[in-house]
Order: sequence, then structure tokens, then C-alpha cells
Amino acid sequence: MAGKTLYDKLWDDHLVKQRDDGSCLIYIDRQLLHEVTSPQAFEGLQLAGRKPWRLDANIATPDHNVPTDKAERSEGIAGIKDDTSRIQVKTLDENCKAFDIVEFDINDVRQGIVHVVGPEQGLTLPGMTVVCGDSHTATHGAFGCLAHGIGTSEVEHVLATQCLIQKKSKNMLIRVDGVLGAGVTPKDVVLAIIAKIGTAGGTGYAIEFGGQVFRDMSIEGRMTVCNMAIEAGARVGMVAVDDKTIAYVKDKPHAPKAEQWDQAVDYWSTLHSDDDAVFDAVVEIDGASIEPQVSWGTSPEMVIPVTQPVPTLAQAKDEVQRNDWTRAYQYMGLTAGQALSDIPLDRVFIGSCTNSRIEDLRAAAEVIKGRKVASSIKQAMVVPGSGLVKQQAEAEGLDKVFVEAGFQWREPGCSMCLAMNADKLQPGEHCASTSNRNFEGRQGNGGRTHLVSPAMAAAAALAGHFVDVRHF
Ligand SMILES: CC(C)[C@H](C(=O)O)[C@@H](O)C(=O)O
Ligand code: SF4
Repeated sequence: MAGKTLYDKLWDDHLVKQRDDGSCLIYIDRQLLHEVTSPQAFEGLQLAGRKPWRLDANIATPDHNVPTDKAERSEGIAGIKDDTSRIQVKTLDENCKAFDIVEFDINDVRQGIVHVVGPEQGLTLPGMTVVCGDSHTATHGAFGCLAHGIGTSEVEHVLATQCLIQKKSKNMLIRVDGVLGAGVTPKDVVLAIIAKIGTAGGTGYAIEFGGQVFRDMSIEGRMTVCNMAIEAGARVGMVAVDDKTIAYVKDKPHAPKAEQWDQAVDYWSTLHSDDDAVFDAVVEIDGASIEPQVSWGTSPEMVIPVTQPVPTLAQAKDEVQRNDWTRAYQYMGLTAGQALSDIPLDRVFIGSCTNSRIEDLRAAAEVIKGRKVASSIKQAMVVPGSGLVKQQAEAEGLDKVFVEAGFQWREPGCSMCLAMNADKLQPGEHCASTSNRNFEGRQGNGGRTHLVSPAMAAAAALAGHFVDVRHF
């Protein structure tokens, strides 16, 4: 019998029951809750007179709707001007109180984007099944977890039973070997992968990211890559556990201690694909060939190396792509063949669950140190992923680097990643953004998003347009 993939192992270890039609019941170790996708789930529980099955498997924090402006934030929930947003955040507080679920609320220093908070607290640990009513839950796969987003009715199901009905996906290996060039970051790797396989490339698969590039990559970098598995069509993205994973989780507040730690490490050390494991699909990319990437269009697959011009219709692979590109040129206000450096940038956003961890902020600060944001940029903002990331960055003096350069230093939350709070683009504005989605209207009605790494966003803010950070 062939060996098992990491995904097979995680699946088998959590399988409660399999039916003849292939549908399975799997056990869920951790559920993260935020204000947008939990209200109906709690309401369902309440109507049915149920209680959560395992209270301490759940953890909640508001992130999408919270203001990132210091003055607004200092007022707590009252500082949220939009009624719907305020009600959602308040409802999360009330539900967590009523059901006795631990919440890092808007005033708690541990509050932040769920996908930053879970790993930071050691609530995400290797080998766990992790779910959240949020498509970017794959982020946690960086720890060798089986992690994916679920819908609101499933949130209720997990609260009530700690189980989930699932069908097993196929196995895909994306192997990136070699060594990344200087100035090429995990974000560039994942954007290059999506450019290659497309936004449907991973549909139906659980993706394992393997090869030297991921072995060499920091845990934070692995989170950035796994975060965007969903943008490649896969609900699950993961990386095998290694010494770095174990060192990263050690001493986190919720990590196991003493004897339990040793037992956990023994188990975690088995969480990698066997040498003779068989994948249903394998994609190979040469790491050394990856350049800093910039998205030019309205889908995360419309991505090019910074050295290339916006593609022309002659480069499209078929009629469907020609139509998509034609519409994208129009929405983005670009012409085919145009140099990326000619795109006038209005705003720069460094943040989101893709790139708001300490390492991301350090990478941006490194580029910015001692320089100034270009006068043509209307707003450049840095939004740490959690209160603790903010604290850490301040302890390292990064906030000063940003503020002296002309960046705004904000309070933690999803912010300008999506237009669910006060941080938005105006129609027609171009934004260099470290987030993960560049759909039409994603950052505000008519807004034009260009996905980049923190280093590329920082360089763009200083230059006023896209530049190759390797020569900046
Ligand atoms: C609001 C939430 C359900 C959504 C998601 O599922 O990902 C959001 O986080 C996003 O990034 O689009
Ligand atoms: S930061 Fe963006 S992608 Fe991440 S959870 Fe928030 S809205 Fe979704």
C-alpha cells in the first residue's frame, strides 16, 4: 500500500464515520469565530435550546468591522459609526457572554484578525482540524493543520456537535524547489503559483506546499502562502510540520506544557507526507525563477512579474480569457502592454491576514527606513494584524519608521482588505495592497486593487508607483 500524504493522515486522524456515499463526519479541534458569520449560528443554537458541545474549542474576536482609527477605536464599540457593523460586533460580545465562549473583544490587546490571533495564542497547533466561517482559514495549514472555511450553518453545526460533514478532497502537491532570489518573498511565491495554475487550479484538491522553498521559509511566510490557497481554488493549503513549526508554537499561551508537550511533539513529528505517498496532481515550479509579483487585473490569477508589462490580448489563452482581460483593462483603467510603473497609485495598504504579522511589518520597515512616502500618494497605511503584533512592532520601533515616512499607524483589524469598515478606496483609485483579493469593488466601490508583497507595497509608497524592490 502506498504511503499517506499529510492530508490523508490529518483526515484519517479526525474521521469519525464514513458513509457508503463517501460523505464523512470529521471531528473539529478548533473553531475560530468572528462577528460576520457567527450571528445566525448562535441564533440557531438559541432557538434549538442547545449549548456548545465543547466550549474551550471555540475562540472569538471581532475583526472585519472594527475601526482602525485610533480616536474611533478609543471609544470601543461606540466608535463604530456604521449601524450594521456596530450591531454585529455588539452581537458577538453578547453571544460570547451568553454562551460562555472566550472572546478577545474590541478593547482586548489580544484582539485582531482571527487568522493572526489563532496562531499567536497557540490556539492553532499542528495536527488540528481548524475551522472558521471565513474562507481564509487555510492560513492555519501552515502548521500542518487541516484547516478550511465553512458556512454559517456549519458554524452552528460545529458549535452544537464539534463535528462536520465533509467529503474528502484529492491530493495536490505544489513543489517549489531551489532558492528564492533576494527581495522575493512568500507573497510573490503564492502569487506566482496562482498565476500559473489559475484561480480554479486547486478546485477539488487539498494542496500541500512542498519543496526546498517552503522548507526554508519562515512559519509566517508559510501562513502567507497557505492563506491564499483559496485564491487558487483549494479550500485547504498546508505545509508539513518540521522543527521550525515546533519551535514557533513552543511557549505560546495555549501550547501544551511539560509531559503533554513531549507527547505532542512525538505526534507532530509524524505530520508530513510519507516518501512513497501518491498525489493526484503535482505542480512543479523553480523557486529561483520567481520575481516580485504585481496583480494588474480583477482576479488573483491576473498577476505578472514586476518586470513585465500588462499582458496584451494576443497573450490570452482563449476567448474566455480575452473577455475577462478586456473587462479587467476597463475596470482597472489600464491599457494592454502598459508598463506597471505607469499606473498612478493613490493609496497603499499594508495589512490583512495575508501580510500583517511582525515579519511582514519588519520587511516593509526595512525598505522604508529613513525615506518618505511620495507626495502623490493620498494615503499610506500600516494595519497590524493584532494588538500583540502592534505592541511588538512598537517595541521594535517600527511604528516610528512608518510614521516618520508618512504612513498612518493603525489599530488592528481587517481594515482596507475589504470594504466592511471605514477604510475604503474611492471609485477609480489604485491601491498597492498586501491583501489577497483584487475583485471588483473589494476595497470599495470602483476601487482598483493591486496585490503585492509588503516590501513591494513599501517601495511603491515611496516611489509613488510600482518599482522592482530588488533595485530600489
Ligand atoms: C466576511 C468573510 C465571510 C469573508 C471570507 O469568507 O473570507 C472575508 O473574510 C473575505 O476575506 O472575503
Ligand atoms: S483580512 Fe481580509 S481576507 Fe483576511 S479575514 Fe479579514 S477580510 Fe478576510
